Amino acid sequence: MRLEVSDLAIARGGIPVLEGVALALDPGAALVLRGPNGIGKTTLLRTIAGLQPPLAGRIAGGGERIAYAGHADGIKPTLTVAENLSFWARVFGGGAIAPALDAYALSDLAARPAGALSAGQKRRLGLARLLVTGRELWILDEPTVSLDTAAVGMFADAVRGHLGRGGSALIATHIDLGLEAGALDLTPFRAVPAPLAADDFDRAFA
Ligand SMILES: Nc1ncnc2c1ncn2[C@@H]1O[C@H](COP(=O)(O)OP(=O)(O)OP(=O)(O)O)[C@@H](O)[C@H]1O
Repeated sequence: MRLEVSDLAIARGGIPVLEGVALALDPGAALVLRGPNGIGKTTLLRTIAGLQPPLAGRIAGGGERIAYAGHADGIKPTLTVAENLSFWARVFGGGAIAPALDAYALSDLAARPAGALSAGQKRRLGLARLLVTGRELWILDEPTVSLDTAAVGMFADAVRGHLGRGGSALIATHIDLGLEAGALDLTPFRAVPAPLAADDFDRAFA
C-alpha cells in the first residue's frame, strides 16, 4: 500500500513547525527526510506514525502498517537481548528472532541483559526489533545514532532487504546511508509565523 501525505500542517509544543507538507512512498521504496536541526523532521515522523495529531491535512496508508523507531530505543533493560526480541515478536505477531539477531550481529549477545549493552549495541537491538514486527512501513528517526561504520552497513543492508520484500521506509537522517532512496528537504515547508496584529504588538510592550 502507498503512504500518501498531503497538505499536512504540524506543530510542536503548540507552535506551528511545518505546513503544506506533501509526500508519497510506494512499496519497495525509501524516502530520506533532510533539513536543518529543528526544522521538524521528528515532529513530522511522529505525526505520520500517529503519535500526535496534525493541525491540518491528510495521511493515508499509514496506521497499523507502521513500525516506528524514534530517538528512544524502547528497550526493556532487565530482559535479555533475545527476550526483548521475542517480546516484540509476540506483541506484533511478527516473525522469528534468529534472522534479526543475525542481521545486527547480536547472536553472541543474545543472553545478555539489554541494560548491560553499550549505546551502539542497544541501538542495534532497537533496529533489530523492526525485523520481527512484520510491519511494512518503517518510520525511522535518526536510526544510525551511536552506530559505528560496520553497524551502519548492517542497518543499510536491513533496509535494502526490507525494500526487496516490498516494504518501505521513511527515514530522517543527516548521514548518507548509501541507499537508493528519494530525498525530501523540509526547508521549503517551514511554517511562517503569523504576523503580530497591531493590538498584540502594543500589548507585548504594555
Ligand atoms: N517538547 C517540545 N516542546 C516545544 N517545542 C519543541 C519540543 N520538542 C521540539 N520542539 C521544537 O519543535 C521544532 C521541531 O523539532 P523537531 O525535533 O521536530 O526537529 P528536527 O528537524 O527533528 O531536529 P533535529 O535535526 O535537531 O533532530 C524545533 O524548533 C524544536 O525546538
